[in-house]
Formats: sequence, C-alpha cells, structure tokens
Amino acid sequence: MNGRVSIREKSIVIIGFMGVGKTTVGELVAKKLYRTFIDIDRVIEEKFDGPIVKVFEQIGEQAFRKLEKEVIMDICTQRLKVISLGGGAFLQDEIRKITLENCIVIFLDITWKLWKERLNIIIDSRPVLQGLTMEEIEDLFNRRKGIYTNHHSRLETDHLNANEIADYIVDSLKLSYELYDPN
Ligand SMILES: Nc1ncnc2c1ncn2[C@@H]1O[C@H](COP(=O)(O)OP(=O)(O)OP(=O)(O)O)[C@@H](O)[C@H]1O
Ligand SMILES: O=C(O)C1=C[C@@H](O)[C@@H](O)[C@H](O)C1
Ligand SMILES: [Mg+2]
Repeated sequence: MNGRVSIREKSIVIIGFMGVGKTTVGELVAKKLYRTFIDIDRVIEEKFDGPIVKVFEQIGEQAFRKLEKEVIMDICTQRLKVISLGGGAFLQDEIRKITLENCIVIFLDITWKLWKERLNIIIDSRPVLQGLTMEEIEDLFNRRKGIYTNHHSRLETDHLNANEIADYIVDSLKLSYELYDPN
C-alpha cells in the first residue's frame, strides 16, 4: 500500500493502554462502518488455540512481541479494516511506523482514576499486570503514555460508554473524509 490510498479506504487502527476498550470499541466501529474487524490479540489466540495468558506461559513475552509484530505488519497494509492492537504493540518502533504510515491511528485515552476501577475485571487475562503492586501498575500506566503520543487522533474516554466512543469515532471519521476527500 502507498500514500495514494484514499483516506476513505485506509484501515483504522485503535491503540491505547490495556483495558481502555480497544477491542470492545473496535468491534462496534467496524459494525457501524460495515467493515471487517480484526483484533490482533485474537488472531494470536487463534494461532495458539488458547488465551494470551497461555501464550505468554508457552513462549514468553519476547516471542509474543515478535509474533505480534509479524501479525500487525501483515494485516495493517490491508484496506478497509478496523484493527484493534494489543496494549503493548506500540512499544515497537516498526509497528508505530507502519501503522502511522498506512492507517488512521486512533488513541483511546483514559485517566488513571477511571482506569484503576477497571483493573479487577481485566487482571486475570492480562499477564503483564499480574504480580505487580498497584504502584507498579500506575508506573507502567504512566510510562506507557509516552508510546501512544504518536497517533492521528486522540479521544478521552472517561465517562463515555463503548457505544458513545464508537459513535464519536465514526462521526469524526466522516468529518475528516469530507474535509480531506470531498469526492
Ligand atoms: N467505555 C467503557 N466503559 C466501561 N467499560 C468498558 C468500556 N470499554 C470497555 N470496557 C470494559 O473494559 C474491559 C476491557 O475492554 P477491552 O477488552 O475492550 O480492552 P482493550 O483495550 O482491548 O484491552 P487490551 O489492551 O488488553 O486488549 C471489558 O470488560 C470491557 O467490557
Ligand atoms: O499492554 C500489553 O503489554 C498487553 C496488552 C494486551 O492487549 C495483550 O497484547 C497482552 O496481554 C500484552
Ligand atoms: Mg483488546
């Protein structure tokens, strides 16, 4: 894919911290835009026929990151998809570069105050959080902010439900299509 792809055809990539709602919102955005939804964690889970926690146990984080990169490099050059990344994908330069070049990258942001209320429902399925103290998780949350600073669009999600976030994304995309590709 090259720079001449119409903005209307570019795949949408959703980034942000673990549990912010990338998978939930991505699926809704895809439905609203009649596009295919791809969740990178799910692709990896299907390859391993088991949850991400098991994948980490079997191959370790380093091999997971390598696989995550390969899957994203392959998928993000496709058009007309909605793609939700894993929360750590943007740690890798090559992933940041290829998605920013080829896709519309949307950063779902959340404050620590709201995010920490969600910890209980996600901790069992997020190996990176397991065994950390609350202070260590907050530190990770703050350090990870830096990797998401490269994006095309940022949305503050505090106090919005997933459907409201998806509607906001769809509306802002339609506006940018009209602005940048009026035909
Ligand atoms: N806007 C929201 N308000 C409240 N809860 C939400 C919202 N969005 C998602 N959730 C809930 O938060 C949890 C995590 O959501 P989800 O799995 O979509 O996060 P994620 O960003 O894809 O995480 P990961 O980076 O680990 O893949 C789910 O239980 C989901 O129902
Ligand atoms: O933020 C992270 O490092 C991760 C987030 C999840 O989406 C999974 O990709 C995995 O649990 C690692
Ligand atoms: Mg997810």
